[in-house]
Amino acid sequence: AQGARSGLETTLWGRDPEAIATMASTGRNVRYLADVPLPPALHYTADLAHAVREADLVLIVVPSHAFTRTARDVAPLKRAGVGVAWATKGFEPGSGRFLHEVAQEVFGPETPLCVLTGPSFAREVAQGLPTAVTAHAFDPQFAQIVARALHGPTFRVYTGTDMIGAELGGAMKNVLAVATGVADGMQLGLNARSGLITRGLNEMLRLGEALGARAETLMGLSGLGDLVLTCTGDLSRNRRLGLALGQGKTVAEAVREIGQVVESVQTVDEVMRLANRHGLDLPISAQVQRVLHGEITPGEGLAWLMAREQKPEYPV
Ligand SMILES: NC(=O)C1=CN([C@@H]2O[C@H](COP(=O)(O)OP(=O)(O)OC[C@H]3O[C@@H](n4cnc5c(N)ncnc54)[C@H](OP(=O)(O)O)[C@@H]3O)[C@@H](O)[C@H]2O)C=CC1
Ligand SMILES: O=C(CO)COP(=O)(O)O
Repeated sequence: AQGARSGLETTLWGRDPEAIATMASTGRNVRYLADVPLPPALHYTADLAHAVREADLVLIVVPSHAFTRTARDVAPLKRAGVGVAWATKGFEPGSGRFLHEVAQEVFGPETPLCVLTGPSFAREVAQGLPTAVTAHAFDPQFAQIVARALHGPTFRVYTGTDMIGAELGGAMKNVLAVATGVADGMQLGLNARSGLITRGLNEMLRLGEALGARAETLMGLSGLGDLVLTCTGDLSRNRRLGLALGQGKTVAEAVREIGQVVESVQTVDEVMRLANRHGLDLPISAQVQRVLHGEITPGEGLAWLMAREQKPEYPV
């Protein structure tokens, strides 16, 4: 929809023909954002080939567990040389691969690839509220093409070439939002929230260093920016999962009530897989994993974090 708002001829594909038909007839996304009108110029289709065949640019926005399948469906349909961008946040479940690694394999080395990420609740973007995000691509020219396509008066798109950092920030902030949500759900106060955000950022930076991310990226919109938004904004589904757990609900109950993708549930396993592979101790992410797997209660996770040995904030 942001493409249509920026004046591009844009076709929206969705897997549910009924939902697509309703959007076409009402001009609204009745299921998720019923009160926000969609741009009049947007076209709709439930036929992926129809959406992709003539496209000059493809933007994939599905949950991470559906990314590989969707990319494989798109690959034979799009014209050669047409670039692919995505706003999905997370890893390929089960393998821990970055989505750009999946995309490189599925689309081949000749296809320009770009991740669009940053602090951007969909509802606020749809309402036209001011938003700043990043477009990272190994090829700076393609990052520029994606940024120009989506940039507009209320939507600033900054470019970069650090796909690892951009994707890591977007994935890890979802896990860390569960931790701050839990603390807020347990009414542990604002000090706890800030402590968790800052030590969470430290986990992001340490894993980022091991994986080859640039620290600036993680200190920018796609790292710290999205971390702060998701840890503090109640529009976040990952934060709301944490809030519900902190209030004593089960993971299954909370996810059912949220009714949309809650990326942290799968992302946490992939974050810990990467951390273990690199021999890193990420205490907050590790406790989120144990809580999400039902191995410990949020209270036990917190007690464990507070009981850790005293140490320097940064190793000297
Ligand atoms: N919402 C937000 O504020 C933001 C979300 N993101 C990221 O974008 C991604 C999508 O999030 P969001 O749009 O909110 O998630 P939703 O849960 O709303 O799902 C998005 C769309 O993907 C469709 N979908 C789900 N599973 C499949 C599948 N197996 N094959 C094809 N389509 C599928 C859904 O269809 P159906 O309705 O039929 O289930 C829905 O239309 C996530 O990775 C999220 O982290 C990034 C920035 C902001
Ligand atoms: O990524 C988001 C905002 O940038 C949306 O966060 P949630 O997936 O937690 O709702």
